[in-house]
Formats: sequence, C-alpha cells, structure tokens
Amino acid sequence: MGRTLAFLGPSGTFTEEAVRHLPIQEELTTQPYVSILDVLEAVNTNQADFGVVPIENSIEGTVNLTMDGLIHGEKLPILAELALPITQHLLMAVRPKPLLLQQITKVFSHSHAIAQCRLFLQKYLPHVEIEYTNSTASAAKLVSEEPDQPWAAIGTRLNTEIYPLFLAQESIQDYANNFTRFVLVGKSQLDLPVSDKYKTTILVTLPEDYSGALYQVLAAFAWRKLNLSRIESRPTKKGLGSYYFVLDIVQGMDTVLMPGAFAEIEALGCQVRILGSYPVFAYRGIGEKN
Ligand SMILES: O=C(O)C(=O)C[C@]1(C(=O)O)C=C[C@@H](O)C=C1
Repeated sequence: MGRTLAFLGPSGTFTEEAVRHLPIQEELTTQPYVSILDVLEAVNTNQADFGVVPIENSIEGTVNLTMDGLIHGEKLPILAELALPITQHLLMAVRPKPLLLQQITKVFSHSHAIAQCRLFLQKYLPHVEIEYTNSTASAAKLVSEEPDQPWAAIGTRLNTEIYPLFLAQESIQDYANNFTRFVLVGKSQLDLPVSDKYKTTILVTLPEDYSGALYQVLAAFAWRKLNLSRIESRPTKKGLGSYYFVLDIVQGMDTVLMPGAFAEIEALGCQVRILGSYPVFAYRGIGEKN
C-alpha cells in the first residue's frame, strides 16, 4: 500500500471535498476518521502519513480543535492550504409534503455549520433542539438512519447522493460569502505543484510584562512590507491572560526578509515557532459544488 491520507469523515464532509480539490499528484489512500482530533492523532502516531482538517471559516472563524491540536499536539507542519466555498442545506430523511418546518424537533450538525446558519435557525426553527456532531456528514448519516424521526441535518448537497436524504431547504447559511480554509498536514515531504501564493504560519509567545511587545512584533513585519492575512490569539492554557499569537504571513521562507523579521522578534524576547510555510491553492470548481 502507498502512503495514506486521513481526513474528517464519514464520506460526504466538506473536508473530503477539500481533499479532492487539493492538487496532490501522488496516489494516496484516503481514510476517514470520526473527528478532527482523530485525524491529527492518526498523523502524529504514523497511522497516516498526511491529514486534511478545516482550520478557519469566513463566518465563524477559527476551528479551535485544529488550531489547538497544531499548537499543543506534536509538531505537525502545515504543508498546503485550500479554501473551499461552503453552501449549507437543510437535509431530511423523508420528503415532507408540504414542508412544515414546525414539525422538525431536532437539527444535527457540526458546530461550525450550525453557527453559519444561526440566523436561519433563529428565524425558522427557534423551537428545535440542536445536537452537535463531529462533522456535517455524520449528522446527515445519523438523520438518514432514523427516517421515522422528524429530524434534520445541516450539510452538503452531496449528502443527498450518499445517504437517503432529501433537500428540505436549500442554501440556508446566513451569509452568501462562505469559505472554509483547510490545511494539509504531515511529517514527511509531499510533491505539490508550485503556486502563485505562499503563506507562513507562525506562533509567537510574547515576553511577560513588556508593554507594546505585540506592537513591536507587528512593526517587524510592517516595515519589511510583509503582509499579514491573519492574527489571532489562542490561550496558552496555563492561566488567564496568557496567550499565543498565531500570525499568517503572505510569504514563503524564500526571502531573507522572513528570517530577518523572526530575528528581530526574537531579539525582543519573543519565541517564534513556524507552524508551516506552504503553498496556497485556489478552488477551481465551477458553481456550487456542495
Ligand atoms: O463537517 C464537515 O463537513 C467538515 O468538513 C467540518 C467543517 C468545519 O469544521 O468547519 C468544514 C466546513 C464547514 O465550515 C463546516 C464544517
């Protein structure tokens, strides 16, 4: 068997779709895992060579499980990124005639999918119980297996082809411009095509009680004209008020500017850890895929 790639399953997740759109040239055996942590664990323990997980959504923000897994888990470099357009649908096991949303008692989905449809749920399904699942596809599978229950799942259109489900309501997300960034992680090298865009993600720990430290960190990038596309704080989990800063710099390591900026930051007393320096691939599908 060749090398393997773990992804957030079961079949029909947005993550699986991201795997299909990543321009991986090698024939990898793909393996679904039930949670994001299981995917990362599979790669950490060498059960899988690579993994694909969601890291950030344009409506709901960071996928904390992924971010914290990369920060606190074993060192697992980010090898590539792909942003996928996301369209969420309300899926049911029986075709309701007519569809009476009041009859639905429970809605199942991944927390990020629920969050992307918060206003829809508040307006049309304020009475339902929300049940969180590990992925949108696990919600779809669960609802399809209980056709006698007045339940619905939120997930991809693709799930109506994989599971015995109907599209009860199309495109229910609150904002049209919905994208999720997925990252490919792994300890070994993988041949990927060149891209016209590269990013470097770093984790910065500031020195304690140094006023203006974050300002100085940002200045090191600003005067070098190194563009940041994200800055985010995550708790170090060592106590209140203690944070790591995650920075996405729109630049690979192929310029002296980057090591220069890191050296300047380290001279301030900051610690810098590179989480990955990787190509960014664009989704090349046509129209709605999910
Ligand atoms: O549940 C899925 O289908 C996933 O791939 C996970 C996930 C996420 O974690 O953000 C991916 C894309 C959507 O934003 C909703 C859910």
